[in-house]
Amino acid sequence: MGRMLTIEGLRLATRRHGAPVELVRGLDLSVSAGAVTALVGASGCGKSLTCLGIQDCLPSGVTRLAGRVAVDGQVKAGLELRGRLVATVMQNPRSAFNPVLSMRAHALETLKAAGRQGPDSDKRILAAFAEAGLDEPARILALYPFQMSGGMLQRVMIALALLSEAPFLIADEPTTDLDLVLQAHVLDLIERLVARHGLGVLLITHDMGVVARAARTVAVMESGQIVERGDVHDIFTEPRHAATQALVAAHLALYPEEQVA
Ligand SMILES: Nc1ncnc2c1ncn2[C@@H]1O[C@H](COP(=O)(O)OP(=O)(O)OP(=O)(O)O)[C@@H](O)[C@H]1O
Repeated sequence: MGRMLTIEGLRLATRRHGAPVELVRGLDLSVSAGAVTALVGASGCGKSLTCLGIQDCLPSGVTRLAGRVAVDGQVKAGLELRGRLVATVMQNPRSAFNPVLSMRAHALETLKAAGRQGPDSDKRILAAFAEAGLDEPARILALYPFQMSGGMLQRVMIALALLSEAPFLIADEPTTDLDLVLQAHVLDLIERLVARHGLGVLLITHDMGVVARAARTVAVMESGQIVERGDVHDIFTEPRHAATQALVAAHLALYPEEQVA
């Protein structure tokens, strides 16, 4: 059986006006190797917090009340997961880079954090950058974040994920800030990496077009809970929960030609 990332009973909360408010309310989810699992839902339903909660790097003011994250059945702490078992690609790549570090320095840090630094580091960095579709990787390694476009930075994030050799990738709205052509490139790239390296991807999005294009299974979230899950085809053809029906209807209203038979 392939590798599996499992999240069980994740509960995240904050305090408002002195009273506790649960933002993620007992979420169970699994991500299989070699496939893309989409976590979808309207803005504010808790997708990003779930992604941060899995890795135990929550923003201040939000705490984890309960929940376990396991890889292949073994419970893991955030520190063991981050960068070693789970790599991340985020919506706004610019905010993920240190403005005073070159791409090479970022890549070396990634290797160090993953415990994979060695005499062949530079060779591996060049290979990962090339695989992420960055032309002239040797030139790009010398660049700083401000010298690069959002699309290039997104590819570097994916290259860094590859370098870490983490078996799982959490991609939080990886295409939202990109134009349509770059969106397609990034989704193509993720699909290739899933096929070639057997990555297990948790793709967080509110865009059902991205879901239809990239995901095998889908979990639909509303108000901090998963309200429906299923195969991507079933989600589009027979959505059962009102939240799923609303997401599918909104998508088909925009793209009626994508009506699934
Ligand atoms: N640091 C924080 N402190 C308190 N509440 C927060 C914090 N971050 C997020 N929230 C609240 O948690 C809820 C879920 O937020 P989250 O960012 O996970 O939503 P989302 O589904 O990812 O939305 P979007 O698609 O807009 O990114 C929202 O009600 C949000 O206001």
